[in-house]
Amino acid sequence: MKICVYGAGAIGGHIAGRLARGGAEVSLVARGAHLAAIQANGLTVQAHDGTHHSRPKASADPRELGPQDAVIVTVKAPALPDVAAGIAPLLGPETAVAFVMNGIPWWYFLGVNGPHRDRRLPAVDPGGALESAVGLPRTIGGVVYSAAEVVSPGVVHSEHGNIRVILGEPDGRISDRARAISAALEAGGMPSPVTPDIRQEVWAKLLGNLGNGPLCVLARRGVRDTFADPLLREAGRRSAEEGRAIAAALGVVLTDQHVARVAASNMAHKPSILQDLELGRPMEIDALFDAPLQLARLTGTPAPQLELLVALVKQVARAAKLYPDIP
Ligand SMILES: NC(=O)C1=CN([C@@H]2O[C@H](COP(=O)(O)OP(=O)(O)OC[C@H]3O[C@@H](n4cnc5c(N)ncnc54)[C@H](OP(=O)(O)O)[C@@H]3O)[C@@H](O)[C@H]2O)C=CC1
Ligand SMILES: CC(C)(CO)C(=O)C(=O)O
Repeated sequence: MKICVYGAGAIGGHIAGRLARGGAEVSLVARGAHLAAIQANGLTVQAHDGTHHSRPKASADPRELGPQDAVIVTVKAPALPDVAAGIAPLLGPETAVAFVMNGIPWWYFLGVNGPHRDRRLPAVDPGGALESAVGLPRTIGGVVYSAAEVVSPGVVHSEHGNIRVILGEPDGRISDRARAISAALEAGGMPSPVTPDIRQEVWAKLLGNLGNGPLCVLARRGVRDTFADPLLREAGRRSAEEGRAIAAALGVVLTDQHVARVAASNMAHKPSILQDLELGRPMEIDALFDAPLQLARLTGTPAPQLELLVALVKQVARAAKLYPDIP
C-alpha cells in the first residue's frame, strides 16, 4: 500500500516508522532540519518495543511523491491551511485522507443528522480550505494515543507502550479503506482499531487534552509534575468533567471512567501544546480548546473552569507571540 504521512514530526514520524516496519510503501512530507536528517540518515523511532530505523522517501514538496493510496495527515492544527494548499499532488481519484490529530476535526458535523447538521467550523477550517481541497468523501477520522517528541532531527522518541491509532469513517461505515490503513499500521506494531463511532473517540481523547493541556501550559510542566499537586489533579478532573458535559450535549456519551483516567494520568510527558509553547511554534489552541468551548456555548453547556483556564492559556500564548492579540 502506498501511504504518505503529511507532517511527519513526532506523531507522523512514529506512524511513518511503523508503516515502514510493516512493509508499506511509505513516504513523508516534512521540512527543515528534520527533513534534511531523514533524507541523509533515515528515520529513527525509539519506542517501547525497540529502536526502529527506516529510510522512507521524504520531501518538502508533495509533487515529488505523487498520488497515493492513502495520506495520513499529522500536522499540528495551525498548519492545516498549508496542507490544504499542498495536498493535491498526493490525491488520485480513490485516495483516502486520514486526519490523525488531536482536537475537534473540521468535518465533525458534516453529513450528520441532528440540529447541527453540516455546520462548518471556521476555527478549525478557516475559509473551508480543507473541505474544498480534500472534501468529506475522501476523509477518514483519526485519534492517536502516543506520547511522542522529536528529540533531535530525524529521531522520534515515544514515551510508553500504550499506543494506538483509532480510525473511523465520519459516517460510521467500517470501510475497506480504513481497514487497509489499519492493517498497514498493525503490521508495523501500531495497534489500530477501526471504530463505527469516531466522534466518541475524538471526545474521549479530547478529555485528556482538556484535562491536562491548559494546566500543564500554565504550570509549564509535564503531566506528572503538574498533577503532583492534588489541587491541580482535581482541577484536571474537573476540566475533563466539563469536557464530558459538552460531549453529552452533542449526544456523545462518555463514562466516569473516561474522566477518572484523565485524573489518574501520571505520564512524565509534556503535552504537545506545551512543547509548542516552549519551542515557539504555533499552538493548537483553537482546535483543542477554543472549538470545544464554542461547542459549549452553542449547546448552552456551562464550562466555567475551562473558560477561565483557556483565557489564561491564550494570554500566555499572546505574550509569546503565538496567538493573535485581542483586537
Ligand atoms: N506529540 C504527541 O505526543 C501527541 C500529539 N498529538 C497530536 O498529533 C498531531 C501532531 O502532533 P505532533 O506530531 O506532536 O506535531 P509535530 O510538530 O511534532 O509534527 C508536525 C510536523 O509537521 C511538519 N509540518 C507542518 N507543516 C508542514 C508543511 N507545510 N510541510 C511540511 N511539513 C510540515 C512540522 O514541521 P515544523 O516542525 O517545521 O513545523 C512538524 O515536523 C497534533 O494534532 C497533536 O496534538 C496527539 C497525541 C500525542
Ligand atoms: C498529553 C497527550 C499525550 C494526551 O493528553 C497528548 O495528546 C499530547 O501530548 O498532545
